[in-house]
Amino acid sequence: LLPTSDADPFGPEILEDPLPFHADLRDAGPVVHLSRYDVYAMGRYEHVHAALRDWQGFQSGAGVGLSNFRTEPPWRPPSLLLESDPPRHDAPRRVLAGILAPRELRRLREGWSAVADELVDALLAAGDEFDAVPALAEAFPLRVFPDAVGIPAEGRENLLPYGDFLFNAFGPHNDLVAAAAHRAPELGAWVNARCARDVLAPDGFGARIWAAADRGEITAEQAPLVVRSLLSAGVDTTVQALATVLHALATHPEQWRRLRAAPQLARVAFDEAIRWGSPVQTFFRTATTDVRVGDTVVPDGRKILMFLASANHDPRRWTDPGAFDLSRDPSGHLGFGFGIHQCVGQHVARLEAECLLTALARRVETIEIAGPTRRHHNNTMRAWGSLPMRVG
Ligand code: HEM
Ligand SMILES: O=C(O)c1ccc(C2CC2)cc1
Repeated sequence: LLPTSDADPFGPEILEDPLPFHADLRDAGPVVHLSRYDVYAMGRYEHVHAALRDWQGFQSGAGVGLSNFRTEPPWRPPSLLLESDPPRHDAPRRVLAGILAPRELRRLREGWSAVADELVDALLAAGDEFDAVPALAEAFPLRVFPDAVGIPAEGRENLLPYGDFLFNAFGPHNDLVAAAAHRAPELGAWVNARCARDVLAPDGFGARIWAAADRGEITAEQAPLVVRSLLSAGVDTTVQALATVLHALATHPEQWRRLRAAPQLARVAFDEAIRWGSPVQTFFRTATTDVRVGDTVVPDGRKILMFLASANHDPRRWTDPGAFDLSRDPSGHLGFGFGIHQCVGQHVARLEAECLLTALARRVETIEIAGPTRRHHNNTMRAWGSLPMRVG
């Protein structure tokens, strides 16, 4: 018998604290029918991992949000990576994986470290209390990533609202979407205009995508959409992942002391924070045939909601999943997804985190929460609105 739930995973209660719902979802079985949206939900590591791996049975090409592109027009032209299946997915993925490979990012490390050092020094010079969301989690990615892509300086304040709308739009058309829908056309036009060849700086990720089109690796029509993927996925995600790791370190002093003693733990701290906090909480897939999950058959064409955050706390896979613990090996976490769509920008995110956390670990002895924290609700992202912080 298929367990069913009328819970609203996109409602304010669960967005504020999803952990109890995740535990109920895992306990109810491999698949639960969410009657409110008539979709199938999976919360256990084994089944989320298997579905992400099985891109033939669980496709992305009908959209990775609640909206089914087979029956509804997408609000923007579908992504050639996120919202595409092989073979259409293959060449754009190969091009972006090459441009964002770790060896290609080595040239950025020195400059990004210098920016992180300057940012932390300037912050400390201004005092020992600040809101870590605007002052660090937002400031650092916005200082380094748009330049790395090569977009012009003006209008970059559109990037966060665009990302916030995009991640809300993967969910139902609830209040969160309605509140920002009026800005979507203008934000979308702004982002699209930054994907054109002639506005991109000659040595950035964007120009390298266009150079791949010149080499015939992708077409000139595909190039701007691949640049759009960077501007869509590359900002809000790292902002909220950095906020998540800063909050984790500020609330776990023994882990902070471990990082200070060994700054090379910065990368483990980041991945453990992504497992623990899962900034990207959920994504959908669409069944391409009647697919079997556990004892349930999910019919062709139906949407499956995969709770990455729940899988990252599944006690069947993780020891003491609720603990933020730098001695754990977090590899295998699903916070970057898994399989052919696994985050192609993960090395960019890790380099940003390594630069910022190392700068902080070298300059401050203690960090702690200095006031009431506030969540920022989003249909897909687990986000912080405010993290008052004191450093010593
Ligand atoms: C910590 C920050 C980040 C997190 C948590 C994150 C998370 C994810 C997840 C969960 C997916 C899989 C989506 C799916 O399976 O449907 C994904 C895919 C993707 N990410 Fe990231 N991401 C992050 C940073 C970035 C950055 C910095 C970039 C660009 C530089 C980026 C670009 C992409 C792209 C283009 C895809 C689609 C890949 C494909 O479908 O082949 N992401 N990301
Ligand atoms: O290709 C895109 O436009 C895209 C948008 C959002 C993401 C989320 C998962 C980080 C990934 C890709």
